[in-house]
Amino acid sequence: MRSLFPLTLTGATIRRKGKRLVGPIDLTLQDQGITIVIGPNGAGKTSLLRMMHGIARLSDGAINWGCDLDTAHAAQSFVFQQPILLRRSVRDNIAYPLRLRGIAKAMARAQADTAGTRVGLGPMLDRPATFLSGGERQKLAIARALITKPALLFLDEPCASLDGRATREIEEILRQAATSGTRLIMSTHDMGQARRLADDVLFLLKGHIHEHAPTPLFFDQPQTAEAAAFLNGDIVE
Ligand SMILES: Nc1ncnc2c1ncn2[C@@H]1O[C@H](COP(=O)(O)OP(=O)(O)OP(=O)(O)O)[C@@H](O)[C@H]1O
Repeated sequence: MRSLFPLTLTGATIRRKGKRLVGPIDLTLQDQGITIVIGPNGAGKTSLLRMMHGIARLSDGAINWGCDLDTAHAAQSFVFQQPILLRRSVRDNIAYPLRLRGIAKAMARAQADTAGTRVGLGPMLDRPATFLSGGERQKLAIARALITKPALLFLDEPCASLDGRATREIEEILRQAATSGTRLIMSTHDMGQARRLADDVLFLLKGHIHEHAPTPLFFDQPQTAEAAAFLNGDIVE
């Protein structure tokens, strides 16, 4: 299969009811590593991820992949900030994307058991998914997103409101996914997490990419006063 990458955004913009949510964005991403998207509330992080994933309609510009669009969409998954759980067991929630792809129930469940166990949900596979804690729900969502072995995984603040332990566990799962070859593009408000995980950082401000730099450079030598202020914890608008 041809690689999804480079992913190229050219003047990509979303507007709704006369308001510009994000863009115009000009950006090229290659096939390696973890890109972390940061920025103040309302900067356009979620909109950017949804736009790249193709679930938010473009108002202007273009998004191009290294392969055709259908192949690109089939090879990517998205983990939402509030995962949507089906009223089924943890196992059947994780198996769901495989069932959608026509995989037989027994085979899908067996793969779900492996995927669930890998993220630490082994003892909970038979439980109703709605019984899970916030951290466990996110692990379920990540296992479900990874079960199709996507080339690219988007995550929108997957650790928002989780405690330190759950966050660390999820970071480890994400690191392993990246090591196994899944490209990650993820938003976070947690600068510690951005430092720990990112290969490169996209700093969004008012719908624009204000800075895009390799992680050490971004944190040690931010190139703009706004990025420096944001890292300093100041209010940036
Ligand atoms: N469907 C919509 N219609 C109109 N405005 C929207 C819509 N979705 C988002 N917005 C607005 O677009 C802007 C960007 O929102 P977005 O959720 O992308 O930002 P964000 O950086 O992810 O914010 P946060 O950190 O608060 O999650 C915000 O001002 C938001 O209110």
